[in-house]
Amino acid sequence: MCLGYLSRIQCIKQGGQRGRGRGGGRGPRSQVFHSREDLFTTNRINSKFETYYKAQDMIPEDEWIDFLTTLKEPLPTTFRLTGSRTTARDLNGVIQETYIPHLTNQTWEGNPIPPPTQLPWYPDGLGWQLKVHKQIVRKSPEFKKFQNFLVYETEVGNISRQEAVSMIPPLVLDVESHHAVLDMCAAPGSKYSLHSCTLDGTASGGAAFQRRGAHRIVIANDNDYKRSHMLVHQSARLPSPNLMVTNLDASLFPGIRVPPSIMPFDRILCDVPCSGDGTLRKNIAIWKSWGPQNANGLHSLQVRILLRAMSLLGSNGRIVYSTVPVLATALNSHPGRFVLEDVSTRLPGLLRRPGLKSWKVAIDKNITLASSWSSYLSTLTDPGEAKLSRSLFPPDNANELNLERCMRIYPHMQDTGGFFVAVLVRVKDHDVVTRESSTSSSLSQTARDAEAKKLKVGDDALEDTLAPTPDEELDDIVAPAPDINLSMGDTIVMGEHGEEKLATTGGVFNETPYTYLASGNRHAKACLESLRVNADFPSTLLFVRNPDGENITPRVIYFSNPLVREIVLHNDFNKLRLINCGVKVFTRQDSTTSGGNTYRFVDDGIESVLPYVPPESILTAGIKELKIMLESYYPLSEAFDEGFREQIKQRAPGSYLIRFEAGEWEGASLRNPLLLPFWISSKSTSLMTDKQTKSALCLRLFGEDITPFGKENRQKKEAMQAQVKDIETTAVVGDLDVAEKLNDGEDDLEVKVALEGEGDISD
Ligand SMILES: C[S@@+](CC[C@H](N)C(=O)[O-])C[C@H]1O[C@@H](n2cnc3c(N)ncnc32)[C@H](O)[C@@H]1O
Repeated sequence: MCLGYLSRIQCIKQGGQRGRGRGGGRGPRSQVFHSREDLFTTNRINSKFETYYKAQDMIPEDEWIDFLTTLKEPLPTTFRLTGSRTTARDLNGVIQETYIPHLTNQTWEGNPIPPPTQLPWYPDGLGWQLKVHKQIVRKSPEFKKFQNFLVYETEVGNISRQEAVSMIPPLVLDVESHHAVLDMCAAPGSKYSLHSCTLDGTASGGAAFQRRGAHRIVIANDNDYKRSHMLVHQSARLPSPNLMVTNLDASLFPGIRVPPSIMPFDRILCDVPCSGDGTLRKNIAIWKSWGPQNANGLHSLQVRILLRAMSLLGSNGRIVYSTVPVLATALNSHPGRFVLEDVSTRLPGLLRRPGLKSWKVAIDKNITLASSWSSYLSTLTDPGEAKLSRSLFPPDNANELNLERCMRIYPHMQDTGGFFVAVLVRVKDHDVVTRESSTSSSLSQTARDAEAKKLKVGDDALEDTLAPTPDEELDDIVAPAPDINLSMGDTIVMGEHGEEKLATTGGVFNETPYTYLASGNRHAKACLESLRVNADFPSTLLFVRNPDGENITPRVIYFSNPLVREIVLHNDFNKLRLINCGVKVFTRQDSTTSGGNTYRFVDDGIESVLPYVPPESILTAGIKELKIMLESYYPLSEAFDEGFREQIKQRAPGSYLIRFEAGEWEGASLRNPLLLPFWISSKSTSLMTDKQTKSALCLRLFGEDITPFGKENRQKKEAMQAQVKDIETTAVVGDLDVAEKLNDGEDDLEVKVALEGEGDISD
């Protein structure tokens, strides 16, 4: 994405003085530079970058110093509460009532430490920012405690660390609970978690889900195989029967067959790969490597991804996208079919500027700038030699495209990264007013020839957008995407008559198959009967990950919604490069005391099976029992009070669910009921959820990790700290700061359990 950054020359002239500027520069920065020298002794300098952005005239003169200074400062930590709405509100309450009072009026070496604050524009106050340096967080006991809480809640999917501006696209995508959503470039998945929350809401389970959830779906796609597995990890934090993860080139995303037709999407997010200019505060390496060719090189791919999104979108559907030149090209390629929505009043409290109607393109490595295609061509002796795409430049009809309806956000405006957001709405089919693209038709044949020569194989879609678009062809352009199933490495090329065809095949895809179980399948039957699940459970929505649902006894049984099932059954999962879908609901339990139970309930799938679980399979308990179950892996029945012991006694050994009712006990408070899988053995019991979930629960309820694992960890840390003290008092090992080293080791531990997404909460 292109921003408008301050020139270094300008900064030197003004002696590094920081102006507050019109952007507002809200609140104290994470770090303040005191002198001009400070700015240039950092490695955050790139004169070409500054020359380029200075020439764009995007930032008012009196804001430039503030702007450049902000760019060179680290970003504040920002996070949002995810999970279901109830969980998010609960956690917000915990932050506000349990943590904030202890984080207010704190000082470090005599200076006040600002407490976390809510992002003023984030709905329901669920977005937060923390402007405290990592070193202080480590050393202040109260902040350290808060950080631990964040790390554990992040690991279980209730908190997502995300740059503030990255939270915007899903908020303006307006996903509703019945929508089919495609996130085209989704990894590592920080935004995708937001759509999935919206889809799941609080009532995704069972019969209600059967009625209302049949057509909801989120497909998270990324063409990078490793990164697509990050999406699987993310989806494990927010398990849902409506999710699918694919690993395709978004510009070639195939039409998905759902008989009798191809499925149109209601919402598409195009968070395309970009030069990363907006992430300079986070990715220091960009300062060194920045060059205009980075953005220009990605242009063709960005255009193709957006065009693909436009053809996959249903009537009245919505695309959220970034990057200006791409947008103008795409709008012109579908005249009258898409409009830019005015988002100037969305997210009140968010400072933003309207989109630009003109910009300059760097036409060589020396940052020679051209403000139009014709001025670029005039620099060439032969227009046929043009290497840049026409569509990088502002189109002649830029004034007609309402580009001012987009939003630009600069880092100094509210201490964030830089961002650009555009919302494209596909006009309802009957409202379409067609007109010929003035840009396209105004291209001279020479220019078009030059463009065609420059485009390589694979850029054909872009070439297509540059051609005039006669009205009769419009339907083809926005008709449902051609149903071409692709493999990794496949490339689409245009045939002689403009038809799409596969150029190559290749790429290995080694995922195990998805096999839906037939009605009456013996494994499904045995599993459901042993768990006393009601007979009306929709067992044909169960699937296994092996090629044979009947002869191989599955270790794990998964569940999806009907739409996911339709997609899997009617599309080749290999060609769709389907990495993951649905949710685990039952796993095999080989226990001698299971009382005939061959399977057990799984935490991830509780919401999906709950409506079919009879009341006698659900025990009820309170915080007191929960504490006992967290303190020990296998508490004996005797550890509980009479009432709960009786509930255990009445049941045969095996798998159950347990509902912890909301309430208070000895200062701990459970704000909403909590449902977890539970196991009864002949003498002992066990809460069947993972270590991270238990630790996060402990911190939320009791302020410390009281699990055996947590206790072990604490003892290890204490031993480490004692070791540090010993070393500090007895020896200095060369230049090595041993204490710091050990602290880093401790952070590594946290990093392991923290988010891989945009960084970890301990950054
Ligand atoms: C800006 S990041 C997306 C960040 C993501 N939306 C999030 O919020 O976490 C761009 C992503 O696009 C992916 N990508 C690059 N080229 C792609 C292509 N042709 N098709 C699909 N994804 C692509 C990259 O692997 C990268 O993960």
